[in-house]
Amino acid sequence: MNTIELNGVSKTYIGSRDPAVNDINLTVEKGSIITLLGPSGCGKSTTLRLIAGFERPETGRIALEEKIVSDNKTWVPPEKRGVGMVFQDYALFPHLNVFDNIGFGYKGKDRKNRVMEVLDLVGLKGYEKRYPHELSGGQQQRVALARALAPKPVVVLLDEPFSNLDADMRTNMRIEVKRIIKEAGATAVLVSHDQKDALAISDRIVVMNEGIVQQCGTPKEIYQYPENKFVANFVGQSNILEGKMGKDEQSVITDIGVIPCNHTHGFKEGEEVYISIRPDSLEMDNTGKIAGIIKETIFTGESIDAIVEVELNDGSKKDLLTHIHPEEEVKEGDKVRFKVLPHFVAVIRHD
Ligand SMILES: Nc1ncnc2c1ncn2[C@@H]1O[C@H](COP(=O)(O)OP(=O)(O)OP(=O)(O)O)[C@@H](O)[C@H]1O
Repeated sequence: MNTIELNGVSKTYIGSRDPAVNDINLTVEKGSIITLLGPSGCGKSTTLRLIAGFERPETGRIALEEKIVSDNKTWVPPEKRGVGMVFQDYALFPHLNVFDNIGFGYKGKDRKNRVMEVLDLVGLKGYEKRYPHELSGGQQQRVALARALAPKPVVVLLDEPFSNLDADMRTNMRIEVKRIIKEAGATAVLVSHDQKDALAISDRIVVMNEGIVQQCGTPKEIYQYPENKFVANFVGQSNILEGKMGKDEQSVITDIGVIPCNHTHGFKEGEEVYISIRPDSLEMDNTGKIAGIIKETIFTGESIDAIVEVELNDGSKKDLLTHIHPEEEVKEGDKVRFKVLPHFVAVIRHD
């Protein structure tokens, strides 16, 4: 069953020329976590607000658990949609302790039991008498999540849930938030501009730009087979080259040679395409067909990120980004050779 369905949903704010979201179609399966991922202003918060009922679309239909909550005839207000919300700044009540913050919106007779249950779920048993200012950022986030989950909402919406946390806490909370949502059996929609958040936590990612859904898929699909240049560059890094589909649709002919690829998105021999090669797909190898000179290196610990200048068939030069194994001894000016591994190579429509 789909917990959320958006069909042809568009929203233009008063005074704006362009729509904030434009003809969005989206389905979210029950029990799954999806992330709306995109740069600032792409319409992800607006999409979240439309699902919550804080904004009303001009066109389209929104259904929650197969009940229409918004179309040209129906409007269900936010408080009747059964939606839990975790705000970016958590929005805890400063004058209420943890127990009362979590129990605030919960009117059931079993209030005490339910609050204790979600406290346990978020790992904060024993913290019920503390006030928000006595908690770390990560603990405050757990309280906000517990408050949203307590009434067993149809869906929990999280707006940039990790943006107020430092790097270490952020990595831990990605794992924790995922565990909590899954253990609660909840369906969740997150908003993030951070690809690492999205890749780590989501069952599916919806990449957005300028109010339009660019691609929807599992983290692996999105990373491995981006469908357009925007997705290839926004989710991870990529080298994009022009080319033509080669023989038997198994390769792309480019100015740096014939690049083998497994996943060709149905393009036909001779068609003009782009090819996206992830830095991890360029492997340093003395027998490799691509020759270049190292222009710049950055040691990250996990790899050496190197920019290699290669000469194209027409004599011009192009910089390619590669990840070299951190134990390799390479420096700027070295002549190196590469081969392309096909697993992170995707063919993209030429625009
Ligand atoms: N209340 C509003 N009134 C007018 N325009 C708005 C309003 N809220 C958002 N917009 C505009 O709608 C577009 C989409 O905004 P939205 O907040 O949905 O993007 P976002 O992807 O969530 O961005 P961010 O990551 O910066 O929050 C932007 O151009 C923004 O300026």
